[in-house]
Amino acid sequence: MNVKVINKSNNQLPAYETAFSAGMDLRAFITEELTLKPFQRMLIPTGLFIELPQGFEAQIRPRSGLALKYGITVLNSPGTIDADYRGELKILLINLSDTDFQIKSGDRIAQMIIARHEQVLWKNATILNETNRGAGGYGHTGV
Ligand SMILES: O=c1ccn([C@H]2C[C@H](O)[C@@H](COP(=O)(O)OP(=O)(O)OP(=O)(O)O)O2)c(=O)[nH]1
Ligand SMILES: [Mg+2]
Repeated sequence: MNVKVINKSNNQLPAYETAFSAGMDLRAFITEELTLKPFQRMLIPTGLFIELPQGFEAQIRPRSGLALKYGITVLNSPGTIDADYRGELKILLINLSDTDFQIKSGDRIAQMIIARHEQVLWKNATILNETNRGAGGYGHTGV
């Protein structure tokens, strides 16, 4: 599937790093190096603008390596990029470690998954189909 993109950064376009990757790594586009202090959150620009077809969304998810090694994650994970959004893609990072984390322009700080989604029409009802689970949840089957 083709997706229109405007790349105002000097980074390469997001790419699938392996043959069957679901996610494309997203790179920071910043003018000077940033420091994310412990528990600090920051909206990091990418310099990318995209036009998704109707019925698709992009999800911004953390990279597990950064989470494991440095406690860096996406605060609103998975971030949602709507198909009608025309602004710059930005990544809301948070540092959940007890040490500073440096970000340089071009660093791969998150990943993006393009996925299909539905839009529904509500159908008002007074009863719902019965199931074995019923209202059970929150570990009601045990842990
Ligand atoms: O991690 C993110 C999340 C969102 N966005 C952009 C694209 C998305 O389409 C728009 C709105 O995001 P969202 O719906 O999550 O935010 P909101 O707080 O509901 O804002 P709005 O009222 O603008 O929808 O912001 C990003 O660039 N990065
Ligand atoms: Mg919204």
